[in-house]
Amino acid sequence: MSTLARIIGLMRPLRGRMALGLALSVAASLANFGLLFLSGWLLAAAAVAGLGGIAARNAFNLFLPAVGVRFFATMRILARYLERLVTHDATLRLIGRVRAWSFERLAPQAPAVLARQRSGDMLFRFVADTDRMGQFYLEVLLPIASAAICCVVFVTVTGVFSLPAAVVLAVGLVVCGGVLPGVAGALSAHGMRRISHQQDVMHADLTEVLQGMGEFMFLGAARTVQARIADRDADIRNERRRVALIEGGARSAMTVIAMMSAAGVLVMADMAYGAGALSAACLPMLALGGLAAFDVLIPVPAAWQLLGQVRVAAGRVFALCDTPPCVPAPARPGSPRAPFDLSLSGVGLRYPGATHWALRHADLSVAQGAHVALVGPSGAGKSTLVNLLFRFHDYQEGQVRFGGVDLRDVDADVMARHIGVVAQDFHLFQGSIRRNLTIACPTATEEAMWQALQVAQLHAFVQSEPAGLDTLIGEGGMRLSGGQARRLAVAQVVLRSPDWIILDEPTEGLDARTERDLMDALLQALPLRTTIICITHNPAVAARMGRVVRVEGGRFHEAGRT
Ligand SMILES: Nc1ncnc2c1ncn2[C@@H]1O[C@H](COP(=O)(O)OP(=O)(O)OP(=O)(O)O)[C@@H](O)[C@H]1O
Repeated sequence: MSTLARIIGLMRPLRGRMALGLALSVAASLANFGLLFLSGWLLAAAAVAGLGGIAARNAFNLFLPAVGVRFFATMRILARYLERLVTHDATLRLIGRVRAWSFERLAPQAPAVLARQRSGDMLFRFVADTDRMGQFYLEVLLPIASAAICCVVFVTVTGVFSLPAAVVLAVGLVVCGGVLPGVAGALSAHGMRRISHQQDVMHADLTEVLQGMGEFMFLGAARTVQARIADRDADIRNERRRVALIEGGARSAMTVIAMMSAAGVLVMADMAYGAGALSAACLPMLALGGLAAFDVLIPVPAAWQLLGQVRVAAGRVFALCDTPPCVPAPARPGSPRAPFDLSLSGVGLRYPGATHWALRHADLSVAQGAHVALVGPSGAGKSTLVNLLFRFHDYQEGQVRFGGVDLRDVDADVMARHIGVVAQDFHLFQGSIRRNLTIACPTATEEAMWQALQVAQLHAFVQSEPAGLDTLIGEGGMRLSGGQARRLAVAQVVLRSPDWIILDEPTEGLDARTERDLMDALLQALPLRTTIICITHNPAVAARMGRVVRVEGGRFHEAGRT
């Protein structure tokens, strides 16, 4: 299916509103045309009647055309106002629909597929590209469709009075609405593509700079990055200037052609008047109507230009959303049942594109309620167990069962309900401590939050802050120390109270006393049913667990019970 057909498919539920918006837009443009057309006739007819003496003046019916002029004037304002309301509402709904649709498709890809994308690039695609797709209706489809309908009406109405005038008008409208925007679009297509590409890269660079500002400074790379961004910016400005020149040229040419067409219509009408086929009052009417007809073409060149951008934006969003997730959804989803025991037998997992196995011939059994320390050298495969359980990556060999069900039959979000993780690279959300705890457990009471903070050994710090739970922690927990941030992540998982808790280096960055207090509190406070898996390089922490499993070369080896 083509890119545009897919956008139109997404618009289907909004077709009623969109059709109403188009009808109002056409009504407003027709009212504008009608107003000038009738005004032209009225002025000229009144002048002719005035010159024709008292009898002609008395016979002239001013009332009916004056009502018509008022009708078109009021209709123009009302239709334009309602059109704005309806079309903007439809556009916002379309943007919302495109975002919800893409998010639905991106979520199952996280994090395995998304990890291959640059985060700034992703953010830009998700915000700007979906925005641009939403503009397809308002700024591309609506002006082009409205102009096409109105032009047919204008030419037909003109043709009723003079066929040659209608032909001149039709030629002018086709040149201004089709040929000129087409030529301008073709000339600026390369520049637009370049601007789009440079903008993508610049946004990705900027996001990277903002996220890693400190690191760029430490590495002494800030100036190089700054110069690179400035170069791209200059390149974008130059291309924009070129595109603006082409666009400006097309607009000027359109104005000239509109004038020439109106003059041509007048000449044709004058010839018809000379032949006695038209009254004198019709001459200004047709000329003014001809000029008004070109008003509907004003947004058309920009619409053609935007069409190219929408195609590129939608192509990128669809390409991202169409990437198949690393782990396919189960054909017949199953639900793990208590006891939530885990068993791995002969498991082999190799990451996409990797040459070596992260886990191979791996066997492990963990009963619900066990406390297990996973120890082993860096790169041995400890965190891979978490990726496997959360269905971030699929295993190619062996079998994994959780709660009596094959892991391949369990949805990732079902596993997330049973297992809570404090990962090595955990993420805290911008806002307050309360917000971060509420995201982890939306139904948590304030009392439960304080209990969780107490288990995580963070309550004293939060109590000492004047705003308490409402203390702001900055983006990614920037205003907390490394140890405090990790303890807040621990409090989040404690608050959720899942059946399994996996803690990756939970005591990293803590002094010996806080480390001991945290482990004491965790082991005492968590219910007996809670399995604790503690990934650690710290022998003191490993010694607190009931069982130690050593991970080496992608295999699990029983290292003893403590
Ligand atoms: N997303 C990935 N893509 C490709 N290879 C990966 C990926 N994640 C991990 N690996 C590789 O898999 C192996 C196991 O990694 P894993 O993260 O499980 O080690 P770990 O034991 O948790 O190490 P550490 O103690 O340093 O956290 C390593 O060789 C690593 O390079």
